[in-house]
Amino acid sequence: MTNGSSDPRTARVSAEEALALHASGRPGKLETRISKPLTTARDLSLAYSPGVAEPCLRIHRDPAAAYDYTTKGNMVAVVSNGTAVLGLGNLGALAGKPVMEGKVALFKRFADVDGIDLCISTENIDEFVNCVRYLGPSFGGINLEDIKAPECFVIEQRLRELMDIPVFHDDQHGTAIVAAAGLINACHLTGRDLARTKLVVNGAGAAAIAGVELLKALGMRQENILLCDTKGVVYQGRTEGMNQWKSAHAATTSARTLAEALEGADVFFGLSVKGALTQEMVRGMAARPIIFALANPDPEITPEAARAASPEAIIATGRSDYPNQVNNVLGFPYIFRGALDVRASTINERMKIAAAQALAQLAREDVPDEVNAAAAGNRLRFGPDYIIPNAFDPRLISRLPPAVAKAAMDSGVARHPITDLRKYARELSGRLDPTANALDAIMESVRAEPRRVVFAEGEEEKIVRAAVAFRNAGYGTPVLIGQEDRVRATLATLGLGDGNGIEILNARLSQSTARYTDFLYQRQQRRGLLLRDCQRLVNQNRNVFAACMVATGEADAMITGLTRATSVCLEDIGRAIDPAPGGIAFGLTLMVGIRGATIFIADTLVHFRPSAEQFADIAVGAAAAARRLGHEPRVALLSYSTFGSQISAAGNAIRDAVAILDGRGVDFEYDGEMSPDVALDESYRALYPFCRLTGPANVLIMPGLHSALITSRLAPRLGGGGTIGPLIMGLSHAAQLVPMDATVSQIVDIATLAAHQTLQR
Ligand SMILES: NC(=O)C1=CN([C@@H]2O[C@H](COP(=O)(O)OP(=O)(O)OC[C@H]3O[C@@H](n4cnc5c(N)ncnc54)[C@H](OP(=O)(O)O)[C@@H]3O)[C@@H](O)[C@H]2O)C=CC1
Ligand SMILES: CC(=O)C(=O)O
Ligand SMILES: [Mg+2]
Repeated sequence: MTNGSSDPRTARVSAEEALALHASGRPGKLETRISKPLTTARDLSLAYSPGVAEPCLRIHRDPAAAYDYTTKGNMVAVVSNGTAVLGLGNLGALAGKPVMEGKVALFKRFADVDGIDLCISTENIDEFVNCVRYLGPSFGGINLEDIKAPECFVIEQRLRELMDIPVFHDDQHGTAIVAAAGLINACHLTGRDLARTKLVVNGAGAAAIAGVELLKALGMRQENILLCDTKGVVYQGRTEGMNQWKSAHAATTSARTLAEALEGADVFFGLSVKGALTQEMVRGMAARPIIFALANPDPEITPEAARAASPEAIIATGRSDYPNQVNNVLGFPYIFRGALDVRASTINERMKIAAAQALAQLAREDVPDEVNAAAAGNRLRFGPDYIIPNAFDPRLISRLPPAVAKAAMDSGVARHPITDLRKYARELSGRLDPTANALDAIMESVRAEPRRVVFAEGEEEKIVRAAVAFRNAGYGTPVLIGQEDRVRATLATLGLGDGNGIEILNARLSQSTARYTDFLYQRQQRRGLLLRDCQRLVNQNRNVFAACMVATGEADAMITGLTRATSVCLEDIGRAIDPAPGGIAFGLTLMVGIRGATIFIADTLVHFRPSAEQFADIAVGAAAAARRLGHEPRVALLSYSTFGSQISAAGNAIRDAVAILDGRGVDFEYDGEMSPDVALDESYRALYPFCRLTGPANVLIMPGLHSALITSRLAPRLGGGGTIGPLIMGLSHAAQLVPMDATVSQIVDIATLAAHQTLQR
């Protein structure tokens, strides 16, 4: 979490931002979606009474049919009693709920596994076990989470015996798998043989014990391993604070403290608490030590301190804001994906080892561009700062589940084997919407080349908060247009510090007004404006002032729109900024999360009724934008008419646009004119076998501004996912609008997208 420092690595999110995110909109991070139509009486009869009786009877006759007729096969329960919430200790079931909701969200985001969090308010093992076991029929798997040792070992063991679905304590095995993968690679890089590597494990709880067990299974030797807990080294004969799981790893040694244990050790493997490792201890370790400080949210030692004590060390933490994030998010979504897809009865040792090896192998391979783009500009190559794949690596979904599924089949626990694993891997890649990864890559590439972004409405509270978040995230320098005393008062009232790293510019007092006025007058003198009109605009209109800053190269990008109508903002921006030479300015709205996909809609901003040439230009621009976001464009030029079924002037312009695209020989799929049914629905498209779209369209070019705007605003209101934009495309300088009801996070996102546009030039 944050300390308010300006180092973007340590100050990426503040406590205020985290709380605001969780409280915004519908509180929490989850909601339920219905996957079948429930519109008509017939729908109700099919999905509910009387229709629902049929699957009930089928399942009664054959319990395995539950996988065919219910959510069971894709549904995991994330279950906790909150006795070891991250490294924060026993916070209780309710206080652990944000973590459990987070894990459910990660299951969905990274592996399309559905889930629910179950926070069970008991520390009694029998009560906990009974609660989970009797809920079993609803789920395809149980992910136990943040339950402290040693109870977690008993709970997991008992549930594994009682239930016929995978029961997997993620803090134990997920962490062990991911950490083992990282350690295999760190040892490889430092020329160490696992069998001779000296390991000191700090922490003797859930994660640590499972980690030691897996590392032993992978070839590490008992005599080379020392385990420490709050009482120091776990040695043969120790009685204080012991249990049978610690005893199994007790060493014959004279070392009694962590510092003594670490003398000459190769690896520090921390799964304990913040600050447990000192620089002095690091200095006592072997040359090129391996330091895994995996406690969350704060590691046993900060990477900066570890590096200062041992410049050659390979360092990993559980956090996403340092290189080498060893976190179980790299494991559990994919391990369950593979286990669910073969209906595994359990997750066994072979499946765990397969996952660890697949993960280690992936880190050694060439890193694709989209992953590199997400790495803040550092080209990732297998090495000390890249021993484990990035959490946003899109290859994880097609690599880990097949490895786990194969191991399940090979070890005889798969009840629904997959015959074609290559086909399975291809299908897995298609389960995720690439937009999310692409957006992450965009954000990270801006962090690598931070920009100066002007926030025209600099006195607005939301804008001030967004500017602080933008700076904290390392995206660049925000420039707030407004009166300095007002902005500072807002900063003070909101407790956001002194505005260090944020520029405040009062347009009236700026040294640049004369220059901007000249610039504007040169452009506008033959468009009806007098010099004094230009003076007034620069002095009084913050949008125009901001646009002049960007147009004259004194800032990289601008955003506005929170307090002014779109048409007004577009006019203001257009006074100083033109479309890019040979291009067309248009609006692009991304509709995200619609059945797991993204649909791009254009033109949602500029042209009321485009000409045929303009339709063609918009199609080219929108297709290019879709491709940059990781989507292979399939462009449909929409109309109420399909392939000449109804003749009208508007329809003709669209038909002509298709002919223009034919003439240009563009490198993407397109066709039209067509209705949305044909664009999006395979059965309709089958009526037109000559249609050139090979799948449902993902870029929809609308016949006019009205239909584009109505569609993009209607769909999210009716529950059809979220939207990003409209984004202004095709300008010679970057300017973006935020919606009037934008949240602080949305403003930061749009500002970052604006900054990113300047990287593409
Ligand atoms: N990076 C990742 O992906 C993951 C990280 N973790 C982190 O690992 C840590 C442990 O989690 P978990 O195993 O679930 O928790 P547990 O409660 O099961 O275990 C905690 C262990 O840490 C030991 N410990 C506490 N303080 C110290 C100390 N100062 N020195 C040495 N040992 C200490 C405890 O010792 P004693 O037995 O004496 O009480 C106990 O053995 C947490 O910080 C958690 O966030 C966990 C899972 C995944
Ligand atoms: C990551 C995780 O599961 C933990 O820190 O507990
Ligand atoms: Mg955990």
